[in-house]
Amino acid sequence: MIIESIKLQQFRNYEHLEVDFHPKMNIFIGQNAQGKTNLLESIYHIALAKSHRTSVDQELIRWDAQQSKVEAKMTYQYGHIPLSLELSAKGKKAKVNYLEQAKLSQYIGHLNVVLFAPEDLTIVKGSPAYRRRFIDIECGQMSHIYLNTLSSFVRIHKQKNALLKQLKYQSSEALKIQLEVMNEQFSKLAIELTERRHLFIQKLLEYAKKIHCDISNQSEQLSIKYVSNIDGHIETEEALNQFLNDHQHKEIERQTSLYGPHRDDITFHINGYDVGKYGSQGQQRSTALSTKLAEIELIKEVVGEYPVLLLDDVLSELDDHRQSHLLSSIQNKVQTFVTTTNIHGINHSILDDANIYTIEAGQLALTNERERENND
Ligand SMILES: Nc1ncnc2c1ncn2[C@@H]1O[C@H](COP(=O)(O)OP(=O)(O)OP(=O)(O)O)[C@@H](O)[C@H]1O
Repeated sequence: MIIESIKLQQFRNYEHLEVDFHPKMNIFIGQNAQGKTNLLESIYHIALAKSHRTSVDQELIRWDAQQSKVEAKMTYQYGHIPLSLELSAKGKKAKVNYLEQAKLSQYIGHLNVVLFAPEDLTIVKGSPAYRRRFIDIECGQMSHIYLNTLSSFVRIHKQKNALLKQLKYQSSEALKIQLEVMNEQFSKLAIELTERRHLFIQKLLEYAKKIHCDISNQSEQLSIKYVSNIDGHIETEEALNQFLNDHQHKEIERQTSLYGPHRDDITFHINGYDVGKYGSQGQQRSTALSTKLAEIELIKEVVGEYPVLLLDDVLSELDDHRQSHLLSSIQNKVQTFVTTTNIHGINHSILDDANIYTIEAGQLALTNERERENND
């Protein structure tokens, strides 16, 4: 899939912007705080109906405005489709081909993105919550069913926690029956999520293993595991339900749900040892890179088209070997958007067939390398 053009209205520091993109490589150069990440964020936002750096949607609306709108013209193997996403205090309005979508879960997935930012380099070492978010976003953009299951799970998890708090101070038979009913729904959704996440990691690993082996010149064997805190003897809905009911006193005591996919994690191993604990910084970076590249291939397998790739200030963080590996893997097949403060850290071969833009205070100008070098 390719984004032909994008139009922003009142999005972050962009009052109004219309820009056509190169089908392969788009590079945005600018000093700090000019709007480079904001532009990538607008692409991420129109794809996933959320931001990658804030959970407060209102922050995306330009300070003096009431609403924002992002529009994109998409080209797929089978044709062209316009997408649009409006944001206001009332919420989000998402349209595909000018038709408003009743549910965001129906909308998400029309534009698939893989974002690679410096914080992703620490996916191996970061918090489990960060890794769960990674799984949820990737599974969600490939499956509407996953998104629906996840949102039902989040709802029941919240309700269950509220009930556990209530039960701690006010133990009544009626509330206990309510908890048992809730545990039944919780177990069903928990097992479904866990199974889907397991499957995702298995498939991701198939690609990541091969990519990592290449990046490490055949010297490292990568393995990724989904670690579920309800694994082992609790593999069915009924068994989990029984387990939750047997352990309800602990959950009531702690006033929170102690068991379920909201506490799961992923671990990364190289040649048998834990990369998060024992890997060098280089191995952790290679693991992150292999994982991102694997995501691209997995989306292609599931959706039938390559996603677009957003590289936010990350190329200069990769050494020549890793940068070359990344660029040769995506060349000519994945439309890519790169932000950087300095083009000199970027592998020269990609500049030949690319649009290069400069960004200054929310204004974009298409330039080319020769002009830019003359201006340097
Ligand atoms: N809602 C908003 N309305 C208007 N301006 C905003 C809004 N949110 C952020 N900004 C402005 O956007 C700018 C930051 O842009 P952005 O994060 O894209 O920087 P950047 O060009 O990627 O810089 P860096 O290289 O430092 O990451 C800041 O000047 C900030 O004040």
